[in-house]
Amino acid sequence: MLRSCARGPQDALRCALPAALPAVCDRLRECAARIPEAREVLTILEKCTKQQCKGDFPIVVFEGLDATGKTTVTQAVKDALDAVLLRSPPACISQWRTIFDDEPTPIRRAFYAAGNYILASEIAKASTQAPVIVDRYWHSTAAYTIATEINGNVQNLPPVQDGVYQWPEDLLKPDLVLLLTVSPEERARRLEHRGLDKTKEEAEMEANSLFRQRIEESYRRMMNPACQEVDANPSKEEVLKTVLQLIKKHCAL
Ligand SMILES: Nc1ncnc2c1ncn2[C@@H]1O[C@H](COP(=O)(O)OP(=O)(O)OP(=O)(O)O)[C@@H](O)[C@H]1O
Ligand SMILES: Nc1ccn([C@@H]2O[C@H](COP(=O)(O)O)[C@@H](O)[C@H]2O)c(=O)n1
Repeated sequence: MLRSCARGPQDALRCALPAALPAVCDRLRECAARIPEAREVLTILEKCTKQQCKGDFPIVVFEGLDATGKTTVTQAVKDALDAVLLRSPPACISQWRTIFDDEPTPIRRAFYAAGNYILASEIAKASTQAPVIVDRYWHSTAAYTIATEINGNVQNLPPVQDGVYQWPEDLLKPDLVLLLTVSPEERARRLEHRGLDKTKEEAEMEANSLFRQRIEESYRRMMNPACQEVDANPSKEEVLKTVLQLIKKHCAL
């Protein structure tokens, strides 16, 4: 049985976003009797969260709304730097994603948060061998949770510097987080061109530009590490050039 912890929207948000590994595990334990896959996720978490020390190679995360070009640019950066490319949620739990996507927000977000901790151990290991490129990590979990739990325009978001924008203290930190942004018109063109089924959130974004604005603004407020914004409207080649320059500037390579 999921314990209720929400009174107002800010409480609901804090309840929906587990801020550290013990809170993620508690949330999964609470629903494990009803959702056997939660127990599977816990088992994987227990095995992999012991060693989270990173290696000497840089860790670069790419964030952004759907169709901003993360898949395209992360693949190109991987090839250019001979890096390891990882994404969240990690492959070992992604087969259960549709189950958790249909659950209430606190359980759904516990799944994605757990994915970030599992991914952290993969990142730590990989960063001893090569640069690591990551397609979505904690900032996505936080930004989408905040934007879902808070309604209306961006003024309703928790204030800048609020604790919800903080990186969890027990989660491996990347060296650089790049936030890809494109204009709503360009993103609509790319979504149409790609022609895949829309996620529930994507359908909501199409209907509600405020939701999209809340996600982007939440990304912009994330701290420690903050996101560095990249204008991803130009061609694939130009975006790759900008991104490689930023990585060279901020990371030892
Ligand atoms: N710089 C660019 N200029 C024009 N088209 C682009 C550019 N980057 C990516 N695209 C195209 O836009 C579409 C979406 O790109 P991509 O799949 O890389 O985005 P994404 O951020 O990974 O999306 P998602 O989060 O939904 O997986 C693809 O068809 C891709 O070829
Ligand atoms: N670390 C993450 C990763 C993803 N999410 C949720 O998944 C949706 C996007 O996934 P894509 O496969 O389309 O990139 C996103 O809308 C988030 O709800 C997450 O919460 N945390």
